[in-house]
Amino acid sequence: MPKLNDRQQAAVEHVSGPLLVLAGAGSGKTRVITEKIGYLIEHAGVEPRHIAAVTFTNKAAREMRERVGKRVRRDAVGQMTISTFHRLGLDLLREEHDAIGLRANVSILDAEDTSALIRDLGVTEPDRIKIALRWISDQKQLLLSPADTAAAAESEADATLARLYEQYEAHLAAYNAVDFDDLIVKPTRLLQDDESVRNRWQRRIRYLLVDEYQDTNPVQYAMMRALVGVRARFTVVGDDDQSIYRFRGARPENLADLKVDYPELQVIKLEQNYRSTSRILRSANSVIERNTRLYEKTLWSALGEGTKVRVLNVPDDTVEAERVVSRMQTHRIRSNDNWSDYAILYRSNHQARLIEQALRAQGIAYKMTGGRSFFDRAEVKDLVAYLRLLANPDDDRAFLRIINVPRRELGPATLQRLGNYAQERGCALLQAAQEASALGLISGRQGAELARFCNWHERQSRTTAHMRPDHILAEIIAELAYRDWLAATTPDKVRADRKLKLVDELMDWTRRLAEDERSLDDVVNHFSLVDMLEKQDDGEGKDEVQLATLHASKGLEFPNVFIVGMVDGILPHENTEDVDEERRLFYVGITRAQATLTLTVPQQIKRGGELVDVPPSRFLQELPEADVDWPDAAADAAEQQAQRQKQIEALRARFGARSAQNAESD
Ligand SMILES: Nc1ncnc2c1ncn2[C@@H]1O[C@H](COP(=O)(O)OP(=O)(O)OP(=O)(O)O)[C@@H](O)[C@H]1O
Ligand SMILES: [Mg+2]
Repeated sequence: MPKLNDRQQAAVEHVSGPLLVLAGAGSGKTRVITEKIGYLIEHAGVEPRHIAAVTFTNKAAREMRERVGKRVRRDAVGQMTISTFHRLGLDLLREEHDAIGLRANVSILDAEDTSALIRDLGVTEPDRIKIALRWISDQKQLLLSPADTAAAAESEADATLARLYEQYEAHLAAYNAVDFDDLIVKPTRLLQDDESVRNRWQRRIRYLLVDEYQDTNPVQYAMMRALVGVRARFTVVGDDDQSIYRFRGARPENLADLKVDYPELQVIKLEQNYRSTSRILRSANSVIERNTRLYEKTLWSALGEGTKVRVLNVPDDTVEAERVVSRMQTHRIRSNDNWSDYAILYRSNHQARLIEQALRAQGIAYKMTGGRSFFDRAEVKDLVAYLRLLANPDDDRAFLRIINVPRRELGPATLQRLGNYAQERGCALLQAAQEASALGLISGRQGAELARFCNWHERQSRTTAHMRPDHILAEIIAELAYRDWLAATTPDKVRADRKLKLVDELMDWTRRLAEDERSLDDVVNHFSLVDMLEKQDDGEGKDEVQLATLHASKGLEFPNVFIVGMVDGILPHENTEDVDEERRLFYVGITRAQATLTLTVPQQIKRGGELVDVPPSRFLQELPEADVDWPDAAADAAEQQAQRQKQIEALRARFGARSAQNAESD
């Protein structure tokens, strides 16, 4: 690793009071954090178990752990906390569950679970469910309880929402469950209200480091303040120009506010960029300069001019995907780069589909971050729900999810009776089922099925404590004959195979966690947390092209970057009221690139099955004229012609091969 520059070194060595490292992309902020962790242990006498580093995604946390692992002694990494805010909140919540009023084995409900809960509470229309959940989340972010909101209600509508919030909370408590907001909100409230808990945690976390500070929201900040206390030994690093989570309550102004709360705050600015060539950097600077900014920053690079930023015109988004893939193939052969040296970035998830298709057609391996979640897949959810119900028998959401998977013919009437019974007895659905089947309250085939389910749970629960989570999962899959069931209920062979592959992947993943000696509870929580910010994230270290949303690309770097869909309506997004935030998003995208950057501009895109004209992104004009290779109509036409020729040949080859095969079998 090359040496730190003087300012980075100063940031590393400043350990006595609060420190903000405020600097643009690629200036080594994250590196300062990893180096500083090493410094704290080796030179400042801070024990690893007293150090906590918070990053934005699980992926980033994992990378940081890896980097720190190379820097400090082996056992140290295991002792310190390197995690996301949510993970840190979960640790707090699990250790302090008594004080919070929860039992051990807390379940985490995801977006689908909480929507289902709101539906059960009588709000049926999807849009209204969304509004209600949004509203509840907002209240939580403001640290307001149901009682607070009821007291503050000014209209009948507010009062109704406040009542819904109250019922929602009551149900969560009954399930011994929390939602994602609670992972931060509950620990924060506890830290604020309970002095002894606060003291305990302040003694434990003696030095706190936060990466991507510009995207912390007010509750996360409140949690951080409570943790660092008056000693305020912390380092936060961030870049106001990369604040892209306003919709989650993050504000670039957070950085400025820090000085108000901590007047003794030291601020260190970094200006040298170690990531990108000068042309890429000038492009980034020239775009972000159009924003009204809190801090002017001018980044410079010593990595040379580099190649020009390439802007490509393409007729439509299908051709765009093919063109990006074929350019990548050609470039890779010429440059000898790996697939993992390429990233394709886009504004919205749905844009990934065409790119995936184009990559698959060429047999190129890729991984996706921030896409449709592995954990959103029904098969994965079902199996995880089985694990959840074993970890927490009160998890009614998990019970309802799996009671008819595979089909057990338990109809709505039976489930309703169970629900009523559970409510009367004040117990969880599983317990209600156990009692009802023991008492013979539900007769016939349904009764027998229910009894079988309860027996299974009882038997399995008895052994789970001594079993590895992956073995538990393997037993569940075998016991349910889940693979056969999937195959039997999915007539389409390709889809069935895909589902079976998901099951294998889940199995692999669970095995990897089990090898790290994670308990069942850990595994279940890990899955819930992984799901939240980044989505599918395995395949680490494989040679795969990275596909990611611009949001999910934050903090990462790649030699070659493509940003697709450079049209008005996509980037900036059509629903935005905040063009500055979209521009920051573009800035984040540009600054991921180390050596080459290609922007593609489709003239038409497919919307609802029809090709519609779209104007080029207004951000393109903000790029510096001299650093950009603008589209060349003649070259584009030639390239398109060549590509068409290639496709025809591929078809011919395949067709030819098939007819040869047919001839053989004849
Ligand atoms: N002093 C240095 N000398 C050489 N390379 C460095 C130095 N500091 C950081 N780097 C390298 O520069 C690249 C960018 O660093 P890093 O990811 O820490 O930047 P960052 O400021 O966190 O960027 P971002 O704002 O995108 O998160 C990394 O590859 C890192 O290893
Ligand atoms: Mg960083």
